[in-house]
Amino acid sequence: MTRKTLTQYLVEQQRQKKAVSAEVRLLIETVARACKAINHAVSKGALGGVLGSLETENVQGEVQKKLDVLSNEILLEANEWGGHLAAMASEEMETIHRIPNRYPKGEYLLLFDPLDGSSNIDVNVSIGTIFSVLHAPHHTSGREVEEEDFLQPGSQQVAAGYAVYGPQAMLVLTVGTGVVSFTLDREMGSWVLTNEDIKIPEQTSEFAINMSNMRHWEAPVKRYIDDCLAGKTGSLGKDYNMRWIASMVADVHRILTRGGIFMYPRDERPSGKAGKLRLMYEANPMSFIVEQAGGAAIDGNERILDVQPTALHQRIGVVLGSKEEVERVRNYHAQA
Ligand SMILES: O=P(O)(O)OC[C@H]1O[C@](O)(COP(=O)(O)O)[C@@H](O)[C@@H]1O
Ligand SMILES: [Mg+2]
Ligand SMILES: [Mg+2]
Repeated sequence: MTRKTLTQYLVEQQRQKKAVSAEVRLLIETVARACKAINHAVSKGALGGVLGSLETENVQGEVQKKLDVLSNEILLEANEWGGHLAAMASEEMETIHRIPNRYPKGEYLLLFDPLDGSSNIDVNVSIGTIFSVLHAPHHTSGREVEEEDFLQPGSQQVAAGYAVYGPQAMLVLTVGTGVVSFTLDREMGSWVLTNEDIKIPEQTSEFAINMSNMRHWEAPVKRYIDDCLAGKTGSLGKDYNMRWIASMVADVHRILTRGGIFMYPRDERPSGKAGKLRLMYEANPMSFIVEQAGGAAIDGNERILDVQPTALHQRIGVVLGSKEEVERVRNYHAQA
């Protein structure tokens, strides 16, 4: 079997398909290298002293785990000198991180959730890193990059991907020409292409949602899950299975592998937060990947990739996965 590495795949996308620039290729390679380093730290666990929490909270008011902070530092450091970046934004940082001496020249913006699935770190369940690449709109104007430059709808993404640190470390990527995945060859230290064209089955009978939030859900979500639970005897006429890993990367990875619907809906909690997941670091990159794999992603009513962000750390309801099922949830919202 001929093995294609990430670099070979990206060179092909650059030269033959003109899907990425040389700069984006280098940027993705740098992020992928950082993911290898994060995977290394994750796999050491207690032996590397990386488990447990810190006393700090991030901008979202969540207690930071040691690995949240370490992964953030690995990504910042790797990208500080490589690539053509103007600035980075992270779930773990209050404001943007400009690349010293690079702005206003840098052409791209990088956003990431350095460690997704934080509650699973200490229990040895799959976790991951999610990233998104945007053009830097300030680039041609010669001014300094600002936070507002990041506030672009997800449809503007140049590339998006995630790494999942599980029994195998995998990197899933889209540059807008479909979705591919790479498996980390730990001996060689390279990401090897293992799926060239990921497609999400249009139909499914598997849903993923945190049922403990049921009392807060909006009526259309409640109706949909009730229908799934009714199984063969209900209006959907088939039995459904349920999975909830509580790491978005791992849940989405399962959906890319065998289909399904993933929901972290906005709800009616008094906190007034529009869901739990973050638009810029989680919802947008995952929606880009899911759509490129033939699936769909909405916030309940609207296509997530069309949402105009208003804040860097904005939250949003997320319903994504197999097209027919996402469409059903959209219809339930429309009928409500
Ligand atoms: O613990 P809950 O409420 O089920 O939430 C799980 C969700 O929270 C997240 O862990 C949020 O991501 P972070 O770990 O990056 O904060 C998602 O990966 C996951 O889908
Ligand atoms: Mg996350
Ligand atoms: Mg995180």
